[in-house]
Amino acid sequence: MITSPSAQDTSFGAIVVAAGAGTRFGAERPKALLELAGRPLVRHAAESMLAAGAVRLIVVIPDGGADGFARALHGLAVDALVTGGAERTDSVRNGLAALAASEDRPPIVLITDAARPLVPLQVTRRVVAAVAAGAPAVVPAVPVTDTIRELTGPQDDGHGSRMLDRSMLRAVQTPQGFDLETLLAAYRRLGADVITDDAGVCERAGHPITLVDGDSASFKITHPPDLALAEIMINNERQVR
Ligand SMILES: Nc1ccn([C@@H]2O[C@H](COP(=O)(O)OP(=O)(O)OP(=O)(O)O)[C@@H](O)[C@H]2O)c(=O)n1
Ligand SMILES: C[C@](O)(CO)[C@H](O)COP(=O)(O)O
Repeated sequence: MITSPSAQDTSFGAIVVAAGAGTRFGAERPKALLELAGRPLVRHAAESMLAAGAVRLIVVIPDGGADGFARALHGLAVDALVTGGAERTDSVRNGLAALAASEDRPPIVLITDAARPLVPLQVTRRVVAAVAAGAPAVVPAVPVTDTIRELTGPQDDGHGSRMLDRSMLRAVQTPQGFDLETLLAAYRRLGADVITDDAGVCERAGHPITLVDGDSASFKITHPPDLALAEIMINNERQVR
């Protein structure tokens, strides 16, 4: 039987997934090692999890990347560097195995992208609080600002798409929070299928997904202009402090 953590139990472990190739960005080194305000993206993400109070921290890195990532994370309380896999789900699975094997494993796990370096502390706190209150799977999300069309058939016949009701759409961010045992079981059920986020893995296993407010600052560094924007944001923040 799966039990949810008690409302008082907010002890959580965190997994930072940083093993992606960064193909869309097109960098010559792993995207998670690119610098933002003088610090690698993966370090920003790891620091944000520690600042929020993570009691365990696992970082999932590309095969062969141990030296570079150890340097990038130097001095931080990282419990393990784990090699990732071809898909994000493979990387999360490896991170979960390391967390599950750790001593006194925490009841809650947060999974966050190294590619989201500017997650505000309040977002992480909202996610942890919702899981601690009993939600098995919690996702920060924001309203979408573009009008979205869904492809329904071949685009060249002029009838291959339809407009969606934007007021009902949300863009999903990380960190996503889970009851650890629930997520472990959901990943065991997933098999070799690939799903783009961990909430999707839980949903596939039949669990409800709870949305909390995300933040526009938590955007993902996917293409080069995203990194330029993050640099501007972090500099502006320094000027107002
Ligand atoms: N096999 C993978 C794929 C992705 N990720 C991580 O998942 C997060 C979200 O993925 P994304 O930003 O899209 O990164 P990439 O997969 O590296 O980008 P691309 O799809 O352009 O190659 C990133 O922090 C990335 O490092 C991972 O750990 N392992
Ligand atoms: C997990 C995620 O960041 C939520 O928006 C997203 O699904 C990652 O997808 P990607 O294709 O790896 O960018």
